[in-house]
Amino acid sequence: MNLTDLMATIRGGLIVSCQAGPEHPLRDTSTMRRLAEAAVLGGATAVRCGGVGGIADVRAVAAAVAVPVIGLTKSGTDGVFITPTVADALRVLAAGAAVVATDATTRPRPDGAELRETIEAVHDAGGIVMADVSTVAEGVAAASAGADLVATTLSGYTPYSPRTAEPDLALVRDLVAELPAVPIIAEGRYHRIEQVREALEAGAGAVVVGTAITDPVWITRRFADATHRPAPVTAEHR
Ligand SMILES: CC(=O)N[C@H](C=O)[C@@H](O)[C@H](O)[C@H](O)COP(=O)(O)O
Repeated sequence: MNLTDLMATIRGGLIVSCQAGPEHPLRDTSTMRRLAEAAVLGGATAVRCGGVGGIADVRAVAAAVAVPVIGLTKSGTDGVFITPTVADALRVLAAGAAVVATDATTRPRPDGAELRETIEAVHDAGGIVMADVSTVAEGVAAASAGADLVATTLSGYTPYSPRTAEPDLALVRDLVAELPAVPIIAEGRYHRIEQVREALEAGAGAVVVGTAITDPVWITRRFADATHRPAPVTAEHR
């Protein structure tokens, strides 16, 4: 699939991220595959998957859904952890993803490769690159390194980007202004329908929603916290 065909499929639509952290009760490849199938029935134009479930999740989801798959691996939680190496990126592609999501911050990558080399390796293997960034400068650098899509995924998840409860709509707006020719994907803490609309109005090419759709622990906690018996405080599961 090329970028033009991908954008014809996803532009203006919803992408659902189907991932669960290592301790999550839903952490299981066939469960992620079923979540992805459910998301597609509900209107997801693409699915983002893999994460700690890695290649097995990408392979299972890609075999099950007819929409494009954005695949990633996750290695730890520090530094560059989303599809951090060229080898990871190529494995994600080989598992059936049309798009490889990778950390596109300027931090050192564990295999010593430059972002540009990672992007070129994916392109040479026929894949599309979604650059996960946390700042405008990172988005601009990723686009000039050849990234096909730039996503706001890492805003709030690098030490230098403040984490707010709300999604970073300002980053969407700024990236759209700086990179008019590059599809900007809004991702990270989109919890409400109005926020999805706002991102599209701000010029996002598509919006990724994960937790608010696919994490019943988070969804339940939200309801429980509105009662007289709020949920106990626990670590994040995603
Ligand atoms: C920072 C990081 O590791 N983000 C990950 C990227 O794939 C996922 O854990 C998120 O769930 C995904 O970005 C969707 O965001 P949200 O679940 O907030 O809708």
